[in-house]
Amino acid sequence: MAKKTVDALGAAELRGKRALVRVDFNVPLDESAQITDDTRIRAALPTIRQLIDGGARVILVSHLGRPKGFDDQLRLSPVAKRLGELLSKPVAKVDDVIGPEVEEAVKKLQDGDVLLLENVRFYPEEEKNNPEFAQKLASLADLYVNDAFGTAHRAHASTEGVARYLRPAVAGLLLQKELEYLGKALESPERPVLAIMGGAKVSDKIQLIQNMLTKVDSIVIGGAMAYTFLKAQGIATGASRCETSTTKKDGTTIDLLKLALDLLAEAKERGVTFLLPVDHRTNDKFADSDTPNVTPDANIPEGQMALDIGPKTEALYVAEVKKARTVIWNGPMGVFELPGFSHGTFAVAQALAESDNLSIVGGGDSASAAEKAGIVDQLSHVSTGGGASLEFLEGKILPGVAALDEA
Ligand SMILES: Nc1ncnc2c1ncn2[C@@H]1O[C@H](COP(=O)(O)OP(=O)(O)O)[C@@H](O)[C@H]1O
Ligand SMILES: O=C(OP(=O)(O)O)[C@H](O)COP(=O)(O)O
Ligand SMILES: [Mg+2]
Repeated sequence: MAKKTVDALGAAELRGKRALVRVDFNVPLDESAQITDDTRIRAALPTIRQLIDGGARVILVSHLGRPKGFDDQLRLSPVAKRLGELLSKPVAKVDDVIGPEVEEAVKKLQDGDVLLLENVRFYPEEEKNNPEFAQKLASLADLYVNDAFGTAHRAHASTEGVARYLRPAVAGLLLQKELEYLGKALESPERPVLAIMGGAKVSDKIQLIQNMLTKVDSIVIGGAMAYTFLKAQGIATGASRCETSTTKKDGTTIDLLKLALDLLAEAKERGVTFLLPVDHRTNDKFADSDTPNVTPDANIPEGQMALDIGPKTEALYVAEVKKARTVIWNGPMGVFELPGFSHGTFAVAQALAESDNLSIVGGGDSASAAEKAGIVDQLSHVSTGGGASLEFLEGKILPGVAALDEA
């Protein structure tokens, strides 16, 4: 990677200096806002420790979820607590991102102290990459470190804009490790290459498939993304979560059903195997069940919500995993957080663990699923980024990386 990293910063550049560090602490939470998986917090520890050891004053900034304004459910206080436990040292937390309270807390920092700011997405200026907001963030510190690989595909104020106003701007150790691993592993991957896609961020990730079709031999789709493809072909999706359109930043609308049909046609033309669920596990509401209904075919009955792939689909997808030499997986096959609907995700995870292929699992929730399945040690790489790893693998330049100083 041709970007400068924290390793290049010597004692003079660190001791007593305020380091603004963008991390991705967008961790999965349960209904009572408890952290269910701390993979992303643990992944940021090497950079934070290196800065502490160097005598820097560490100011951490992250988003959590997709809040619309200030939201008590999405405060970063539980993250500060967990980080303090992992570092075995207190982590101060402020309830804002910019402004007098934050400036006061920064002034109080001693060398080696750690401060966590509030959820940066409480400010709409963050996602708009507002220059004044980025400048205010920059004014808090003497140097900038980006270690948020999972958010490096977003050109937001704390990932991209801030680097325009704050130098040095360097990569953290996690960001560096992810780019190095993913870059090397997928330079000339052993074929066949399989991409497994699922999860809930349908409108974001369906737009990456077109590029993916030029790189992989097969694609299997699970999670909520599957229902967009099924509906596009006239298959009933019942009460399932099904995205049919999305609005771009410039205000234009994308018809996802049309996109789905175009993608299916292009896959056929290119000879890329494209598998969709042929059955589902369902419930009449978004809730767990000891005895999920199983549909006889791909149609989802009226009033039923598909929450996992069905047993026939599971077998098909497991077979596909066993055929592949390289597998890239982003997005759970179902709502694996609910035990009754975790079967599809865990079956695919198990197949990956048992195969001797190169296996890369990416994404905050997919990493959590791999952890829950107990297979992390049997994978080649667990990436902290889902969308970010997919965009990187497509050859896109990640804005959060582009903004950093050259080595
Ligand atoms: N059929 C489904 N309906 C609704 N949500 C789903 C479905 N299948 C998976 N999900 C949800 O998708 C979420 C993860 O999506 P996403 O953030 O895109 O993945 P990742 O974090 O791995 O990149 C999980 O919380 C899971 O519950
Ligand atoms: O969780 C994330 O991505 P992922 O779900 O694709 O792994 C990142 O924190 C980015 O979050 P965003 O997709 O709301 O910008
Ligand atoms: Mg996620």
